[in-house]
Amino acid sequence: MTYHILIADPLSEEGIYPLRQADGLEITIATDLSKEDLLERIKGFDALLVRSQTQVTREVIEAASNLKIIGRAGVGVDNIDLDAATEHGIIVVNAPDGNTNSAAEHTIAMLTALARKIPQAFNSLKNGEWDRKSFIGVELKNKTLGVIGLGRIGAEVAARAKGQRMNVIAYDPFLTEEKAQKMGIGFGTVGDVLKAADFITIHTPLLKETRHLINEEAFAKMKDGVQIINCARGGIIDEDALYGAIVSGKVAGAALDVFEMEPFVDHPLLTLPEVIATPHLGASTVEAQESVAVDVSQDVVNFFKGEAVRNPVNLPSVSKEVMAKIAPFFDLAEKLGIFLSRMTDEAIEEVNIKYAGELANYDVRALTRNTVKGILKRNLGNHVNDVNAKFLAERFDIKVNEHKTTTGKGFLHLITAEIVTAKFTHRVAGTLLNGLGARIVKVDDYVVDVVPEGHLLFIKHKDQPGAIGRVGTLLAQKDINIATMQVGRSTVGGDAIMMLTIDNRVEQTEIEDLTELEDIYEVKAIDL
Ligand SMILES: NC(=O)C1=CN([C@@H]2O[C@H](COP(=O)(O)OP(=O)(O)OC[C@H]3O[C@@H](n4cnc5c(N)ncnc54)[C@H](O)[C@@H]3O)[C@@H](O)[C@H]2O)C=CC1
Ligand SMILES: O=C(O)C(=O)COP(=O)(O)O
Repeated sequence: MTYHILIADPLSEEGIYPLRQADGLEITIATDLSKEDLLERIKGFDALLVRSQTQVTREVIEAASNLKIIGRAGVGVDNIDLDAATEHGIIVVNAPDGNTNSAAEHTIAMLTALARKIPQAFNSLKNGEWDRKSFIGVELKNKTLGVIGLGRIGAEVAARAKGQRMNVIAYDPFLTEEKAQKMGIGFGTVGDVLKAADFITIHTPLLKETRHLINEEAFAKMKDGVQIINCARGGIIDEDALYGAIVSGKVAGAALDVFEMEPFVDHPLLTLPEVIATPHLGASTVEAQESVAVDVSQDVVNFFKGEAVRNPVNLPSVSKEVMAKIAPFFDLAEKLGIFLSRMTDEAIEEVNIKYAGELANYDVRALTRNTVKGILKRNLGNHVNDVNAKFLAERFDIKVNEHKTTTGKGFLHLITAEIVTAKFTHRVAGTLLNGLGARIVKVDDYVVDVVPEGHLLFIKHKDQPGAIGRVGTLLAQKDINIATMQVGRSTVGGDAIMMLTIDNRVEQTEIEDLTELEDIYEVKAIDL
């Protein structure tokens, strides 16, 4: 099988060596595609790799009928319609660590250049002027740097600013007093930071909540003569408000690497002498480009090898340690879902998944998704996958609940999956037995011991002599060999079940014939 990869923005050739080395991947590099060209060409590709330039809109995703993975060689994924990708079961991965250092260094370069008006002075010199009066700067030492967004890049910037003998104050919803103390910085609300800072640098992602976070109202709270640096995303600062604040003298200078509309070449902000700018170069170093391209390429290779990706954006990421604990249960979790989906033809209203024993100590959301995927597969086939399982369950109004208890009910680990319809509740429980592999150990209220593999028949019947024999005889007549058989009953002469593993798949007519046998209530064929 060959997977086709489209690289639509320039990536480091050294960085894509994991793709070049992998078997079964065919790489096409086509950068600077127009929107129309991308829409036309995307159809044939299984993977799309981009940086910030290519806009991966819903329209692109809808046109991409083979697309399985989008790789963003960088951090910000605001150019990718994540909802559309999730709905279509396309995993999005990024490279969150590879350009942190470069972006932080660029921010510090911009801060210093801004304080000392280096670009303006250089321009003047190039124009044949020797002007030493117009470019009086300010020192950074003892000034306060306000950092909004103290994630990977914000924290690196804060550490470097301290090296410049600056005071740092930060706001981030995840910043605690303890952490701020450890970093030797101050912390407060956005308002506190805006009020206290001589320089303000932004390091949040562009989200609905951060769009125009720095607007007219925010400028009004700032010190007169404040200077602003934005090496995060255009759109976090309202550019019209910034223009007004500079013209009014409120803001003394701005250093911008990113803009609301890129490319950004013809904008009033660029006419202001207080503004210095670079064309989105924060991550443009040899080191960062190689690093982000390696990371994203490796995840694409992992994905097509069926291995876990390291940096999923539209799936919760799971640490290596947790993954090692839960990965052995992936297959069982999905099979419990498939099993349950065959237990009813009614609409499922609720899914409850209970983790008992050691598993309850871990983040098991990936297992829950696998069970839900197994349940939905009956009607959705390959349209459902790990990425969209939860979304599709919500779309079908199926409530999914996860429960945990560390008492193992006699097993080291036990997963019990339950579906609730308007009339019935069905449940199936499974475990992994040391050295023996997966087992289904309970179906509804009946204790069983069945390997979840191949073709199963689940039969409900009356506990009467002859019922089991009649089933065996009919299957023999149809030339269907029984590999294993388990029986269980609630009370003598009451309801009972048979669980059979058979060598071939049974046809619908054979199920109907079985159902017509005396004392047989219900027959379900389950292929795992
Ligand atoms: N100019 C360039 O070339 C580059 C730009 N970037 C941009 O920088 C951004 C930050 O990157 P990282 O530090 O790696 O991401 P990160 O995820 O490590 O940090 C972002 C931080 O922003 C915080 N945050 C979210 N909403 C906030 C709000 N309303 N107010 C304050 N803080 C908020 C988060 O809690 C998080 O700590 C990226 O999303 C990307 O847009 C990243 C790399 C290069
Ligand atoms: O990683 C990010 O978020 C960046 O903004 C870098 O963008 P780029 O890959 O250089 O287009």
